[in-house]
Amino acid sequence: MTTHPDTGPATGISLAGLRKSFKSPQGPVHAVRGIDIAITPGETVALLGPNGAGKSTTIDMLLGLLPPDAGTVSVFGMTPDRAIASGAVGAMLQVGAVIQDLSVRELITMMASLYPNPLGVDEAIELTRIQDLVGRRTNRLSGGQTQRLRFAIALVSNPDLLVLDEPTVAMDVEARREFWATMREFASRGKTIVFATHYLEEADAYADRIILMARGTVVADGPATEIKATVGLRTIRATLPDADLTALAALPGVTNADTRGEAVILNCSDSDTALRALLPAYPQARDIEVSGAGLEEAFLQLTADNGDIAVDDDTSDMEDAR
Ligand SMILES: Nc1ncnc2c1ncn2[C@@H]1O[C@H](COP(=O)(O)OP(=O)(O)OP(=O)(O)O)[C@@H](O)[C@H]1O
Repeated sequence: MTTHPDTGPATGISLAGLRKSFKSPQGPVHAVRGIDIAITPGETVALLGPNGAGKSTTIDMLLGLLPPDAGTVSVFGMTPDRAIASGAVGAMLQVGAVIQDLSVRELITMMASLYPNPLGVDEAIELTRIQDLVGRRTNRLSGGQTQRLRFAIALVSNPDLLVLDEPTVAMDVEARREFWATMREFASRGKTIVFATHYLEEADAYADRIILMARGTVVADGPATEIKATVGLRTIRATLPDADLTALAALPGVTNADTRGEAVILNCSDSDTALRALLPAYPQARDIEVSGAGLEEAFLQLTADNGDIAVDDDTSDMEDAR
Protein backbone atom coordinates (compact mmCIF):
# COMPACT_ATOMS: atom_id res chain seq x y z
CA MET A 1 0.00 0.00 0.00
CA THR A 2 1.04 3.58 -0.52
CA THR A 3 3.18 5.41 2.05
CA HIS A 4 1.88 8.90 1.33
CA PRO A 5 1.62 10.72 4.72
CA ASP A 6 -2.16 11.22 4.40
CA THR A 7 -2.78 7.59 3.63
CA GLY A 8 -1.86 4.28 5.22
CA PRO A 9 -3.20 2.33 8.18
CA ALA A 10 -2.31 5.08 10.70
CA THR A 11 -4.94 7.45 9.31
CA GLY A 12 -7.84 5.21 10.32
CA ILE A 13 -11.35 5.17 8.95
CA SER A 14 -13.92 7.91 8.84
CA LEU A 15 -17.59 7.92 7.92
CA ALA A 16 -18.79 11.53 7.93
CA GLY A 17 -22.34 12.77 7.50
CA LEU A 18 -23.41 9.57 5.75
CA ARG A 19 -26.96 9.35 4.49
CA LYS A 20 -28.70 6.80 2.29
CA SER A 21 -32.33 6.42 1.30
CA PHE A 22 -34.00 3.84 -0.90
CA LYS A 23 -37.15 4.06 -2.91
CA SER A 24 -39.91 1.65 -2.00
CA PRO A 25 -43.55 1.33 -3.14
CA GLN A 26 -44.59 2.73 0.27
CA GLY A 27 -42.32 5.77 -0.11
CA PRO A 28 -38.71 6.54 0.70
CA VAL A 29 -36.89 4.43 3.26
CA HIS A 30 -34.28 6.44 5.12
CA ALA A 31 -31.91 3.57 5.83
CA VAL A 32 -29.02 5.73 7.11
CA ARG A 33 -29.89 9.20 8.39
CA GLY A 34 -26.62 11.01 8.92
CA ILE A 35 -24.00 9.08 10.82
CA ASP A 36 -20.49 10.10 11.86
CA ILE A 37 -18.05 7.41 12.91
CA ALA A 38 -14.27 7.64 13.27
CA ILE A 39 -12.40 4.39 13.81
CA THR A 40 -8.86 4.28 15.15
CA PRO A 41 -6.51 1.71 13.62
CA GLY A 42 -6.42 -1.47 15.69
CA GLU A 43 -9.95 -1.12 17.07
CA THR A 44 -12.46 -3.97 16.96
CA VAL A 45 -15.83 -2.29 16.48
CA ALA A 46 -19.27 -3.90 16.58
CA LEU A 47 -22.17 -2.33 14.72
CA LEU A 48 -25.05 -3.58 16.79
CA GLY A 49 -28.71 -3.03 16.15
CA PRO A 50 -32.08 -4.59 15.45
CA ASN A 51 -33.32 -5.57 12.00
CA GLY A 52 -33.46 -2.64 9.64
CA ALA A 53 -31.23 -0.41 11.80
CA GLY A 54 -29.02 0.39 8.80
CA LYS A 55 -26.00 -1.78 9.64
CA SER A 56 -25.67 -3.48 6.23
CA THR A 57 -26.28 -0.22 4.39
CA THR A 58 -23.50 1.40 6.43
CA ILE A 59 -21.15 -1.49 5.71
CA ASP A 60 -21.98 -1.38 2.00
CA MET A 61 -21.07 2.31 1.93
CA LEU A 62 -17.89 1.65 3.91
CA LEU A 63 -16.92 -0.88 1.25
CA GLY A 64 -17.88 1.36 -1.66
CA LEU A 65 -20.61 -1.06 -2.77
CA LEU A 66 -23.30 1.62 -2.36
CA PRO A 67 -22.79 5.31 -3.11
CA PRO A 68 -23.95 7.51 -0.20
CA ASP A 69 -26.61 10.16 -0.93
CA ALA A 70 -24.53 12.49 1.22
CA GLY A 71 -21.35 12.31 3.26
CA THR A 72 -17.92 10.84 2.77
CA VAL A 73 -16.08 7.62 3.50
CA SER A 74 -12.34 7.52 3.97
CA VAL A 75 -10.48 4.27 4.55
CA PHE A 76 -6.85 4.80 5.54
CA GLY A 77 -6.99 8.12 3.71
CA MET A 78 -8.36 6.57 0.52
CA THR A 79 -11.73 6.14 -1.11
CA PRO A 80 -13.17 2.68 -0.43
CA ASP A 81 -12.50 1.61 -4.02
CA ARG A 82 -8.84 2.56 -3.81
CA ALA A 83 -8.45 1.00 -0.38
CA ILE A 84 -9.90 -2.27 -1.66
CA ALA A 85 -7.79 -2.20 -4.84
CA SER A 86 -4.68 -1.73 -2.69
CA GLY A 87 -5.47 -4.91 -0.74
CA ALA A 88 -6.01 -2.96 2.51
CA VAL A 89 -9.58 -4.22 3.03
CA GLY A 90 -10.96 -7.72 3.42
CA ALA A 91 -14.69 -8.33 3.62
CA MET A 92 -17.04 -11.15 4.49
CA LEU A 93 -20.61 -10.28 3.60
CA GLN A 94 -23.93 -12.03 4.14
CA VAL A 95 -24.33 -12.84 0.47
CA GLY A 96 -21.99 -13.58 -2.41
CA ALA A 97 -21.22 -16.84 -4.14
CA VAL A 98 -17.81 -18.46 -3.98
CA ILE A 99 -16.29 -19.69 -7.25
CA GLN A 100 -17.46 -23.24 -7.87
CA ASP A 101 -15.60 -26.38 -8.92
CA LEU A 102 -12.29 -25.56 -7.36
CA SER A 103 -10.94 -27.17 -4.24
CA VAL A 104 -10.91 -25.01 -1.13
CA ARG A 105 -7.10 -24.83 -1.26
CA GLU A 106 -7.11 -23.93 -4.97
CA LEU A 107 -9.56 -21.11 -4.38
CA ILE A 108 -7.62 -19.67 -1.44
CA THR A 109 -4.38 -19.93 -3.45
CA MET A 110 -6.01 -18.14 -6.37
CA MET A 111 -7.35 -15.38 -4.14
CA ALA A 112 -3.96 -14.95 -2.43
CA SER A 113 -2.32 -14.42 -5.83
CA LEU A 114 -4.50 -11.36 -6.45
CA TYR A 115 -3.05 -9.32 -3.56
CA PRO A 116 0.28 -7.57 -3.06
CA ASN A 117 0.96 -8.71 0.50
CA PRO A 118 -1.04 -11.88 1.18
CA LEU A 119 -0.79 -14.30 4.07
CA GLY A 120 0.66 -17.68 3.24
CA VAL A 121 -2.06 -20.03 2.02
CA ASP A 122 -1.28 -22.50 4.81
CA GLU A 123 -1.29 -19.71 7.36
CA ALA A 124 -4.77 -18.59 6.24
CA ILE A 125 -5.99 -22.19 6.35
CA GLU A 126 -4.58 -22.74 9.83
CA LEU A 127 -5.77 -19.40 11.13
CA THR A 128 -9.34 -20.11 10.02
CA ARG A 129 -9.08 -23.78 11.09
CA ILE A 130 -10.30 -25.24 7.83
CA GLN A 131 -7.57 -27.87 7.42
CA ASP A 132 -10.33 -30.51 7.25
CA LEU A 133 -11.89 -28.79 4.22
CA VAL A 134 -8.88 -28.06 1.98
CA GLY A 135 -9.48 -30.93 -0.47
CA ARG A 136 -13.23 -30.38 -0.77
CA ARG A 137 -14.86 -28.89 -3.86
CA THR A 138 -16.35 -25.51 -3.04
CA ASN A 139 -19.78 -26.58 -4.33
CA ARG A 140 -19.85 -29.47 -1.80
CA LEU A 141 -19.66 -27.29 1.30
CA SER A 142 -22.44 -26.74 3.82
CA GLY A 143 -23.61 -23.21 4.63
CA GLY A 144 -21.44 -23.02 7.73
CA GLN A 145 -18.41 -24.45 5.89
CA THR A 146 -18.87 -21.95 3.05
CA GLN A 147 -18.94 -19.22 5.66
CA ARG A 148 -15.60 -20.45 7.05
CA LEU A 149 -14.16 -20.49 3.53
CA ARG A 150 -15.39 -16.92 2.99
CA PHE A 151 -13.57 -16.00 6.17
CA ALA A 152 -10.34 -17.57 4.89
CA ILE A 153 -10.73 -15.65 1.62
CA ALA A 154 -11.27 -12.40 3.54
CA LEU A 155 -8.14 -13.02 5.61
CA VAL A 156 -5.75 -14.30 2.97
CA SER A 157 -5.30 -10.82 1.50
CA ASN A 158 -3.84 -9.88 4.91
CA PRO A 159 -5.99 -6.74 5.10
CA ASP A 160 -5.46 -3.89 7.54
CA LEU A 161 -9.24 -3.56 7.79
CA LEU A 162 -11.52 -6.57 8.01
CA VAL A 163 -15.25 -5.91 7.54
CA LEU A 164 -17.76 -8.60 8.44
CA ASP A 165 -21.54 -8.44 8.08
CA GLU A 166 -23.26 -10.86 10.47
CA PRO A 167 -20.29 -13.23 10.20
CA THR A 168 -21.52 -16.07 12.41
CA VAL A 169 -25.09 -16.34 11.19
CA ALA A 170 -24.80 -19.77 9.56
CA MET A 171 -22.33 -21.19 12.08
CA ASP A 172 -22.96 -23.71 14.81
CA VAL A 173 -21.73 -23.10 18.35
CA GLU A 174 -18.34 -24.74 17.82
CA ALA A 175 -17.68 -22.94 14.53
CA ARG A 176 -18.68 -19.69 16.16
CA ARG A 177 -16.24 -20.22 19.02
CA GLU A 178 -13.42 -21.00 16.59
CA PHE A 179 -14.33 -18.04 14.44
CA TRP A 180 -14.00 -15.63 17.37
CA ALA A 181 -10.75 -17.21 18.48
CA THR A 182 -9.37 -16.47 15.00
CA MET A 183 -10.71 -12.95 15.14
CA ARG A 184 -8.92 -12.31 18.41
CA GLU A 185 -5.70 -13.65 16.93
CA PHE A 186 -6.09 -11.43 13.86
CA ALA A 187 -6.99 -8.37 15.98
CA SER A 188 -3.89 -8.97 18.11
CA ARG A 189 -1.81 -8.31 14.99
CA GLY A 190 -2.96 -4.68 15.16
CA LYS A 191 -5.67 -5.10 12.52
CA THR A 192 -8.85 -3.03 12.46
CA ILE A 193 -12.08 -5.01 12.52
CA VAL A 194 -15.63 -3.81 11.94
CA PHE A 195 -18.44 -6.33 12.29
CA ALA A 196 -22.22 -6.07 12.22
CA THR A 197 -24.20 -8.27 14.54
CA HIS A 198 -27.56 -8.85 16.17
CA TYR A 199 -25.90 -10.76 18.96
CA LEU A 200 -25.43 -8.69 22.07
CA GLU A 201 -23.16 -11.29 23.63
CA GLU A 202 -20.86 -11.24 20.61
CA ALA A 203 -20.61 -7.47 20.61
CA ASP A 204 -20.04 -7.44 24.37
CA ALA A 205 -17.47 -10.23 24.33
CA TYR A 206 -15.42 -9.39 21.24
CA ALA A 207 -15.62 -5.69 20.46
CA ASP A 208 -13.53 -2.94 22.05
CA ARG A 209 -16.29 -0.59 21.13
CA ILE A 210 -19.99 -0.94 20.35
CA ILE A 211 -21.80 1.38 17.98
CA LEU A 212 -25.47 0.89 18.62
CA MET A 213 -27.66 1.75 15.64
CA ALA A 214 -31.42 2.19 15.44
CA ARG A 215 -33.51 3.67 12.64
CA GLY A 216 -30.48 4.68 10.62
CA THR A 217 -28.78 6.64 13.37
CA VAL A 218 -26.13 5.98 15.99
CA VAL A 219 -27.87 5.90 19.37
CA ALA A 220 -24.84 4.98 21.47
CA ASP A 221 -21.12 4.63 20.82
CA GLY A 222 -18.51 3.44 23.29
CA PRO A 223 -17.23 0.45 25.26
CA ALA A 224 -19.99 -1.93 26.37
CA THR A 225 -19.61 -0.74 29.95
CA GLU A 226 -20.08 2.86 28.87
CA ILE A 227 -23.20 1.99 26.91
CA LYS A 228 -24.67 0.35 29.96
CA ALA A 229 -23.79 3.47 31.98
CA THR A 230 -25.43 5.71 29.34
CA VAL A 231 -28.68 3.98 30.06
CA GLY A 232 -27.95 4.54 33.73
CA LEU A 233 -30.06 1.59 34.70
CA ARG A 234 -29.31 -0.04 37.99
CA THR A 235 -31.53 -2.30 39.98
CA ILE A 236 -31.91 -2.64 43.73
CA ARG A 237 -33.34 -5.89 44.96
CA ALA A 238 -34.31 -6.36 48.60
CA THR A 239 -36.39 -8.70 50.69
CA LEU A 240 -39.21 -6.49 51.95
CA PRO A 241 -42.51 -8.31 52.63
CA ASP A 242 -45.78 -6.38 52.30
CA ALA A 243 -44.08 -3.34 50.80
CA ASP A 244 -46.13 -0.48 49.40
CA LEU A 245 -45.01 -0.31 45.76
CA THR A 246 -46.40 3.16 45.19
CA ALA A 247 -44.39 4.54 48.11
CA LEU A 248 -41.26 2.69 46.95
CA ALA A 249 -41.65 3.99 43.41
CA ALA A 250 -41.86 7.52 44.82
CA LEU A 251 -38.44 7.28 46.53
CA PRO A 252 -35.83 9.60 45.03
CA GLY A 253 -33.72 7.88 42.39
CA VAL A 254 -36.32 5.14 41.77
CA THR A 255 -38.10 4.96 38.41
CA ASN A 256 -40.39 2.04 39.18
CA ALA A 257 -40.96 -0.72 41.69
CA ASP A 258 -42.10 -4.31 41.30
CA THR A 259 -42.31 -7.45 43.45
CA ARG A 260 -41.03 -11.01 43.06
CA GLY A 261 -42.48 -12.94 45.96
CA GLU A 262 -41.18 -11.29 49.12
CA ALA A 263 -38.54 -9.34 47.22
CA VAL A 264 -38.94 -5.89 45.71
CA ILE A 265 -37.13 -4.84 42.55
CA LEU A 266 -36.47 -1.13 42.19
CA ASN A 267 -35.34 0.18 38.82
CA CYS A 268 -33.24 3.23 39.51
CA SER A 269 -32.04 6.25 37.63
CA ASP A 270 -29.68 6.86 40.59
CA SER A 271 -29.18 3.80 42.78
CA ASP A 272 -26.98 5.62 45.34
CA THR A 273 -29.70 8.15 46.11
CA ALA A 274 -32.34 5.42 46.10
CA LEU A 275 -30.39 3.31 48.58
CA ARG A 276 -29.84 6.27 50.92
CA ALA A 277 -33.62 6.88 50.91
CA LEU A 278 -34.61 3.21 51.15
CA LEU A 279 -32.65 2.28 54.27
CA PRO A 280 -34.02 4.84 56.75
CA ALA A 281 -37.56 4.46 55.39
CA TYR A 282 -37.46 0.64 55.44
CA PRO A 283 -34.96 -0.51 58.09
CA GLN A 284 -36.51 -3.99 57.87
CA ALA A 285 -35.22 -4.42 54.27
CA ARG A 286 -32.84 -7.43 54.02
CA ASP A 287 -30.63 -9.16 51.44
CA ILE A 288 -30.06 -5.94 49.54
CA GLU A 289 -28.37 -6.27 46.14
CA VAL A 290 -27.50 -3.55 43.65
CA SER A 291 -26.75 -4.63 40.09
CA GLY A 292 -26.01 -2.90 36.80
CA ALA A 293 -28.18 -3.36 33.75
CA GLY A 294 -27.19 -6.10 31.36
CA LEU A 295 -26.26 -5.14 27.84
CA GLU A 296 -29.54 -6.66 26.71
CA GLU A 297 -31.46 -4.23 28.86
CA ALA A 298 -29.36 -1.30 27.64
CA PHE A 299 -29.94 -2.41 24.06
CA LEU A 300 -33.70 -2.66 24.47
CA GLN A 301 -33.90 0.68 26.21
CA LEU A 302 -31.79 2.52 23.67
CA THR A 303 -33.52 1.04 20.65
CA ALA A 304 -37.00 1.08 22.14
CA ASP A 305 -39.77 1.50 19.58
CA ASN A 306 -37.14 1.54 16.89
CA GLY A 307 -37.37 -2.11 15.93
CA ASP A 308 -38.05 -1.41 12.32
CA ILE A 309 -37.10 1.50 10.18
CA ALA A 310 -39.86 3.95 9.42
CA VAL A 311 -41.18 4.42 5.96
CA ASP A 312 -42.42 7.96 6.04
CA ASP A 313 -43.60 10.81 3.90
CA ASP A 314 -40.54 12.92 4.48
CA THR A 315 -38.97 13.15 1.06
CA SER A 316 -36.59 15.97 2.00
CA ASP A 317 -33.46 13.86 1.69
CA MET A 318 -34.64 11.66 -1.14
CA GLU A 319 -33.62 13.97 -3.93
CA ASP A 320 -30.14 12.51 -4.24
CA ALA A 321 -31.48 8.98 -4.15
CA ARG A 322 -33.53 9.39 -7.25
N1 LIG B 1 -31.92 -2.01 -1.75
C1 LIG B 1 -32.86 -1.61 -0.90
N2 LIG B 1 -34.04 -1.13 -1.35
C2 LIG B 1 -35.00 -0.70 -0.50
N3 LIG B 1 -34.86 -0.71 0.85
C3 LIG B 1 -33.71 -1.18 1.35
C4 LIG B 1 -32.65 -1.65 0.51
N4 LIG B 1 -31.62 -2.05 1.31
C5 LIG B 1 -32.02 -1.86 2.58
N5 LIG B 1 -33.27 -1.32 2.59
C6 LIG B 1 -34.02 -0.94 3.80
O1 LIG B 1 -33.21 -0.07 4.55
C7 LIG B 1 -33.36 -0.35 5.94
C8 LIG B 1 -32.01 -0.65 6.56
O2 LIG B 1 -31.59 -1.91 6.07
P1 LIG B 1 -30.20 -2.58 6.46
O3 LIG B 1 -30.12 -3.86 5.70
O4 LIG B 1 -29.11 -1.60 6.31
O5 LIG B 1 -30.41 -2.86 8.01
P2 LIG B 1 -29.64 -3.87 8.97
O6 LIG B 1 -29.42 -3.12 10.23
O7 LIG B 1 -28.44 -4.41 8.29
O8 LIG B 1 -30.73 -4.98 9.17
P3 LIG B 1 -30.55 -6.59 9.32
O9 LIG B 1 -29.98 -6.78 10.68
O10 LIG B 1 -31.96 -7.07 9.20
O11 LIG B 1 -29.65 -7.04 8.22
C9 LIG B 1 -34.37 -1.47 6.05
O12 LIG B 1 -35.64 -0.92 6.28
C10 LIG B 1 -34.33 -2.12 4.68
O13 LIG B 1 -35.55 -2.70 4.38
